[in-house]
Amino acid sequence: MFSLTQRRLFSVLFRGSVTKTFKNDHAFKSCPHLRKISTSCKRNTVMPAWVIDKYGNNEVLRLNNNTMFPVINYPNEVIIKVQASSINPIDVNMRNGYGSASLNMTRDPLNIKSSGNEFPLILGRDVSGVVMECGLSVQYFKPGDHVWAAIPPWKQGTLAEFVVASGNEISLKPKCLSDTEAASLPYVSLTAWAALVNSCGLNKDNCPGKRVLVIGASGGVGTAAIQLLKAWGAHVTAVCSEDALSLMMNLGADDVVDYKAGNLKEQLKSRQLFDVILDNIGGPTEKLALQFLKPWSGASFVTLVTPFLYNNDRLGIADGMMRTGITLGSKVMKHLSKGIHYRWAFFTASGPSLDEIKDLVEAGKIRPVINKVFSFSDVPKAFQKMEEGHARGKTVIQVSESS
Ligand SMILES: NC(=O)C1=CN([C@@H]2O[C@H](COP(=O)(O)OP(=O)(O)OC[C@H]3O[C@@H](n4cnc5c(N)ncnc54)[C@H](OP(=O)(O)O)[C@@H]3O)[C@@H](O)[C@H]2O)C=CC1
Repeated sequence: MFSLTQRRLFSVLFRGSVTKTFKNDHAFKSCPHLRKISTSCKRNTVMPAWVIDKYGNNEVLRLNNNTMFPVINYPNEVIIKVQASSINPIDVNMRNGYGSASLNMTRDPLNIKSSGNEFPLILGRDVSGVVMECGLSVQYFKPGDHVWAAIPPWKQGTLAEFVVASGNEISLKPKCLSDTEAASLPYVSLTAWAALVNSCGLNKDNCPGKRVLVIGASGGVGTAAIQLLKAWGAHVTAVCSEDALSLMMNLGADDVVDYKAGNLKEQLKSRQLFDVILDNIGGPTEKLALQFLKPWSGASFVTLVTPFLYNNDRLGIADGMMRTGITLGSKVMKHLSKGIHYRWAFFTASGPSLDEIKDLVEAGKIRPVINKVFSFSDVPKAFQKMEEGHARGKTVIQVSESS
C-alpha cells in the first residue's frame, strides 16, 4: 500500500484531473471576494488549524500554522473554507481520548496509517463556509457556494482554515443566518433529527398531539430538539435548571420542569405520560424517566448517552461491540416486555436532512441559540467553557474575520 505522504502527493499531482476548482467557475470570475479566497487557497500548501498531538486536557490543544492543507481523496468530496465552527461535548471527549479505538480505525478508511497514528488530529464538527473545490462527481454544489455541514467524527475536523467533506454531508447555508449563527446548528440539529426522526419516526404529520419530554433541554441538542418538535406541532415538556426556564419558554416549550427544584420523579408524576422521551443526560435519569412513557401505545425512549464508543475504547473493538450488543439487546427486550420501545441514537451526517432543517430555519421555525462566540485564537477558552458545563445553547468559533 501507499504511504500517507505518497497518497497526499498523488492527490496533489492529480488534483487538477479529479476536481473542479474556483478558477473554472463563472461566479468566481465575477466575484473579487471569492477570487481572493481562492488565490490564498491555491497558494498555500499549509494552513492554520487547532490540532492535538496526544490525548489529554486543554494543554494538548495547539495552534499549528503549518498544518497540511487538506486534499480531495474521493470524487464526491469538496474542500470548504471554514468561516465559523462550534464546540460540542464530543470535541472535549475526543480531546480526552474518547472514541480513539473506533474512530481512528475509520478516520483512515484505506488503512494506510497504522493504528494509533491519528495525530495531528483536528477537532470541531460544525462548519459554515464557502466551497473552494469539488470532486468531479459532486453534482449539487459548485465552488463559491455558501454551505453548512457537520463532519463525522472519524474525519479531520473544522477547527481549521479548510476542511474536506463529502458532497452528501453538506447543504446550502440558510441565507438568513450569518456564518457564526449557521455554525451553531448542524451537529446538534442533526443529532436531534437522528434521535427524533430516524429513531422514533417523528415527522410533521404525526407530531401534532404527541407529548414529548426532552431531558437536558437547555444545551445544544435540547434547544434544537425543542424547536424541531414545536415546528411540527408536538406538546413539549423540557427538563432543565431554573435559570433556563425562560429560554425554554422562548423556544416554545409548553411545560418546563426544573430538575434542581426537588424530587424530579414527583414532579413528573404530576404530568400526563409521554409518547416520546429524548434523554440527553443518561445515567440514573434514564431509569427514572422510563417510568413516564405510555405503555403499549408505541411510545419510545431514545437516549444519546450510550456506552458504545466507551466499550470499544475500554475492551477493544470486538469485545466492545459484543458488550454493546448484549447491553442494548437486553435493554430493548426488557422494555419491549413492558410495551416501550427503547433506543440509542447517534449523530448522523446528512446533507438532505440539513436541507430540511434549512427550510425550517428560513421559515423562522428554528433559530440559533448561541451561548458565546469565541475567536479562532481563543479555541482553548471555548473548550474550557464547554467543559465547565451548564451550556445554554452553543459555543461558537469565529474562524474567519468576515463571518
Ligand atoms: N449519541 C450521539 O451521537 C450524541 C450524543 N450527544 C450527547 O448528548 C448529550 C447532550 O449534548 P449537548 O446538548 O450538545 O450537551 P450540552 O453540554 O450542550 O448540554 C447539556 C445540558 O444539560 C443540562 N443538564 C445537565 N444535567 C442535567 C440534568 N440532570 N437534567 C437536565 N438537564 C441537565 C446542562 O445544563 P445545567 O447543568 O445547567 O442544567 C446543559 O444545558 C451529551 O452527553 C453529548 O455527549 C450529543 C451529540 C451526539
